[in-house]
Amino acid sequence: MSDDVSVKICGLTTLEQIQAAATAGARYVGFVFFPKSPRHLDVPKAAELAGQVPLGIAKVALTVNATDAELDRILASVPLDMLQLHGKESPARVSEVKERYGLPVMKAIGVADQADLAQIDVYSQVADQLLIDAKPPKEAVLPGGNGLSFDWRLLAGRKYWQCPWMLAGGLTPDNVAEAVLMTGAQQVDVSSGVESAPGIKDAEKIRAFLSAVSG
Ligand SMILES: O=C(O)c1ccccc1NCC(=O)[C@H](O)[C@H](O)COP(=O)(O)O
Repeated sequence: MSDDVSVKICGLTTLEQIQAAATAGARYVGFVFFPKSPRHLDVPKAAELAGQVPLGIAKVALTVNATDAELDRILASVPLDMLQLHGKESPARVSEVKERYGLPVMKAIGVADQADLAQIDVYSQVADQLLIDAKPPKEAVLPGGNGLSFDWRLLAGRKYWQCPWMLAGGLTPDNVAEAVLMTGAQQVDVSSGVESAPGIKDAEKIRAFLSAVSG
């Protein structure tokens, strides 16, 4: 597989995990601001970790239906390169956040079936990037990071949208190569698939994931 595929490791919570992701070649690291998540960071901890991310790796803040006040608080302390909106933010809210903070915005789109693909077209007109993820089950506590994948055949032959996109949802060191082949994704995102327990990233799994991506 091509080593041009960029990798985002989401939900990092320690310096050791950041170092493992950086050494393995991740291009993005994600910090989760969602208190119900086992990967949640408070603002001071996120600021401390973000300050130690090596140059050249994009620092992404993941929020869920965050208000301006919440985003203001995060951005006042945490040096960030991108905002990932992982809730039910409307296209207008995506534009508003882009304008207010002057940072690129990645909008997460949950996919379960063909009907969900229409959202990709809509949001690709306003977001800087899209994260095409598995739609969470109705009873799920988390809107993402559930280790569930969707039918990648839905994306086959749809390699290009109006903005860059990442494939996410249930990716692991064992299936990421097939997922990339099937979808043509040039960027992938992983959380649960490189963990030894919910919220605990595993350096060896991170290395295996990056190695599977680069072939
Ligand atoms: O990871 C979380 O805990 C989380 C919490 C709330 C909203 C979104 C969350 N994660 C979103 C991500 O970007 C994940 O990396 C993505 O959904 C893939 O997760 P996984 O299937 O576990 O690899």
